[in-house]
Amino acid sequence: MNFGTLADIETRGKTVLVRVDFNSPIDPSSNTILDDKRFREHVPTLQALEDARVVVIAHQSRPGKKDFTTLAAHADKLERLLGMPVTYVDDIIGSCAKRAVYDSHPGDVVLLENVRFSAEENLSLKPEEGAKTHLVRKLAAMADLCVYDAFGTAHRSQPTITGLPYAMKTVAGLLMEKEVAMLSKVFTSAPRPVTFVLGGTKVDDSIAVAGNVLANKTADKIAVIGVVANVFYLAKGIDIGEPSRNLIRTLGYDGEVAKAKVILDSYPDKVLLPEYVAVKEQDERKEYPILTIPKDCPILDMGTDSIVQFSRELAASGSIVFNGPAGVFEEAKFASGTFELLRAAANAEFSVCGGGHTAAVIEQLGLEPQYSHLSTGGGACIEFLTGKKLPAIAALEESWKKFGN
Ligand SMILES: Nc1ncnc2c1ncn2[C@@H]1O[C@H](COP(=O)(O)OP(=O)(O)OP(=O)(O)O)[C@@H](O)[C@H]1O
Ligand SMILES: O=C(O)[C@H](O)COP(=O)(O)O
Repeated sequence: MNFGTLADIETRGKTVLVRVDFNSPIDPSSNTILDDKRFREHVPTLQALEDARVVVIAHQSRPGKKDFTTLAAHADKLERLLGMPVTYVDDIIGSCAKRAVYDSHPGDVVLLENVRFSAEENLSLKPEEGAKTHLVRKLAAMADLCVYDAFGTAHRSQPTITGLPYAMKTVAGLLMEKEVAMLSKVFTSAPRPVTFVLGGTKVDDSIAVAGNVLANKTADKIAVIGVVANVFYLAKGIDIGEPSRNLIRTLGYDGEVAKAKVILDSYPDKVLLPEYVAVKEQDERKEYPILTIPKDCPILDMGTDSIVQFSRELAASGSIVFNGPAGVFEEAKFASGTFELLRAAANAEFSVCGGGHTAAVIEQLGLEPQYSHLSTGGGACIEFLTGKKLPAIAALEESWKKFGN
C-alpha cells in the first residue's frame, strides 16, 4: 500500500477529521437505521483515536431521495456502539460546528451534519478542484490531520473523499486498510479455482467486472444469477418472458445484452448460467427449463436443479467472490437460490462478499463467521474488483506523497 495508515501518525492531543461511510438503510417514516454493519465496522478506527479530538464527517443518501436526512439517528447509534457520548452538531462548516470542535477535548467525538447537505459535496470534482472548495478549505482549517475510512464511498470523487487528502495530511483508517488488504487477496493469493458469483440488479457493474476478471485471469469462472442472468439469457436469444424483459428495460439495461454476448462468445466455457428458473405463476413458485419459460411470468429465482449444480460448482472452488442475490429473496418462496448458494460459498477456503443486500442475508443466516471477508462496499467493492484504482485510494497515495514524513 502506498498510502499512510494510523500506524504512521501521532494523534495524541490533535484534532482529527475522520471521513466515514455511515450511509445505511433507513425507515424514512421513523428515521430508524435498519442495518448498522457500517457503524460497527468503523468502531475500531474511532477507538484507536481515543487520545485525539475526533470530528466525524459522514453522508446519508443523496439529495432528492426519501432517506436523505440529518445524522441525528446516526449520532445515537454511534453513541450506543462506542459506549460514550457523541456530540452531534446540525452544522458542517458554520460557526456552530467550529464552536463544537473548539470546545471539545481529547477523547471527545463530534459528529457533523450530513456532509451532502453542502451543495459542494454533491459535485463530482477532480481532487485538486475538490481541495479548493469552501467545504474542504473550512474543514481542513478545523483540524490537524485527516483519516479516511469510508471504503464504501471510495469510488466517488467528491470534495471530502478526494479533495481533503489533497488539502491536508490524510491517512487510511483501519477499515479502509482491512478492505484494501482483503480484497487485494482476490488478485494476489486467492486459492484456485476462483469463481465470481454475480447477481442482483446492478447488471452494468456485474458485466464490467465479469469482462475484466476473465480478461486478466483473476477469475477462472463466472456464475451469473439474478437479473444479471436474465440479460445473459437474452444474449443467448432465449425468450425470458415479458415481465423479466420489461424489468431489464425499466432498469435501463437493454444496452448490456450485447456486452453479455461478447463475454459469452469470448469465454464460452467460463460462464455458468442456470439451466432452470423459478417463476411466479398464479402466486406460486413454478420451475421451468430455460427453453420453456412462460411468456407472462416473472423469473424470481433459479430452479432447484440449477441450485444443486451451482452449489457443486462452488464446493469445487478454492475462492468465491459473491456479489448480488440469485432472486427476490425477500419473498420466502423465491429465497432458496440465494440462501443455498450463500451457504455453499461459505465453505470455500477463501470467500468474499460485497453488496449490502447480500451481506445482510449472510448475517441473517448466521454465516458471517464462515466468510473470509464481508465488504462494507457495494459499488466500491465491485469497482475495486474490476482492477481499477479507486479515486479515494489514488488521493490517499497522493496525500502521502505530498504530506507524509
Ligand atoms: N430475478 C430478479 N428479479 C427481480 N429482482 C431481483 C431478481 N434477482 C434479484 N433481485 C433483487 O436484487 C436486489 C438486490 O440487488 P443488488 O444488486 O442491489 O444487491 P447488492 O449489491 O447485494 O446490494 P446493495 O445495492 O445494497 O449493495 C434484491 O432486492 C432482489 O430482490
Ligand atoms: O452506499 C454507497 O454505495 C456509498 O455510501 C456511496 O453512496 P452513493 O452511491 O449515494 O454515492
